[in-house]
Amino acid sequence: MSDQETGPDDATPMGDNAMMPDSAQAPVEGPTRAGFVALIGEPNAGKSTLLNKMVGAKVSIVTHKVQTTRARIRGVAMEGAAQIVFVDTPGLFRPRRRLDRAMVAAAWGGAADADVVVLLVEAHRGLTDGVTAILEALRERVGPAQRVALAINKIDRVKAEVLLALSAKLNAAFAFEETFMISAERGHGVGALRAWLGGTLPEGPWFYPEDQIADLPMRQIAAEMTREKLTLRLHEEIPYQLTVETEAWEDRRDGSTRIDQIIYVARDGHKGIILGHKGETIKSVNVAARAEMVEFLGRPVHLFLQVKVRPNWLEESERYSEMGLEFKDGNA
Ligand SMILES: Nc1nc2c(ncn2[C@@H]2O[C@H](COP(=O)(O)OP(=O)(O)OP(=O)(O)O)[C@@H](O)[C@H]2O)c(=O)[nH]1
Repeated sequence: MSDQETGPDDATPMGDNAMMPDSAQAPVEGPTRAGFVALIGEPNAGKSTLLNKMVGAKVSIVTHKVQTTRARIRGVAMEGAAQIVFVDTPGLFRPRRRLDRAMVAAAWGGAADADVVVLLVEAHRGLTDGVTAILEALRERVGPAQRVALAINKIDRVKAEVLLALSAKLNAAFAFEETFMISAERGHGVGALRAWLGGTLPEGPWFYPEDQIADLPMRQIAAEMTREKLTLRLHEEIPYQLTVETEAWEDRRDGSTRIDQIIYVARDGHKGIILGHKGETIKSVNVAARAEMVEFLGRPVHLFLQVKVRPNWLEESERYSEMGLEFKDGNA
């Protein structure tokens, strides 16, 4: 293997789950639906983990930039013909010895305007004081048009009997419309919750054009960032003869993201140019592209770049579909 690699020092091997979920799209059928969903729960309940599972690779550009009048958007998921917009509930229900009602009122924020509120409860912790306080606030604040569902998370940590008893207890304390048993981390039950959310949102036009949401998988955006940095540093003809692909993506538990990309070049000579003297060119591309990814994703990024020579990459259909282009035989 003569491929060169650059990256940070902590080049740990990738786990089995390093690949991102498939970015294939479900066909759109029936009336369009759209709405806001607030995930609430005590700290550590698994809100971020669940959000990442449901939104997957398709973090929209708009989610990064737009502040809505309602609440900050954390992510957008497409479920068939439904557009699910997840809103932030900053600082909601931090545990306090004595619940400060005014504080909760001020923090209710996104949840107040959400079409659906999903309460996450940790299976092994059950009906804690914190959850009791949240239920009390829900009783007082949920509007007549709002739907409230329960998601018992971390089911991998408890036995089935415990789950059933907890579900009964929570449903006795609040009239949840639906109850889901999930493991946000492992993905169990997440599809069912997402499908229910999609089906329960009000009918209406999407808030964001489809091409801003579904057609911009993060892998592609990240590849485009690296390609842009290469273009800025290379002689004019080379950028047209290279392509960048994101080969692997791993959102790590420590909150960082590892991104592996391959730069395909058509000629051996170009490889040396991209690497530069002692690898300086590719290192500076790495630094610049990574900085942009960090800003975009809002989390630390470990970027690994490899250069590979593929004389025929321009003719390879696979490369075209990776770029989101259609490849027509004899038309390359
Ligand atoms: N065993 C298990 N752990 C999980 C599951 N879902 C989330 N976790 C873990 O629970 C911890 C908290 O998850 P987060 O998604 O950060 O929780 P959060 O509700 O966003 O937390 P805050 O940001 O503090 O409000 C992390 O260590 C997760 O890995 C699950 O289904 N099973």
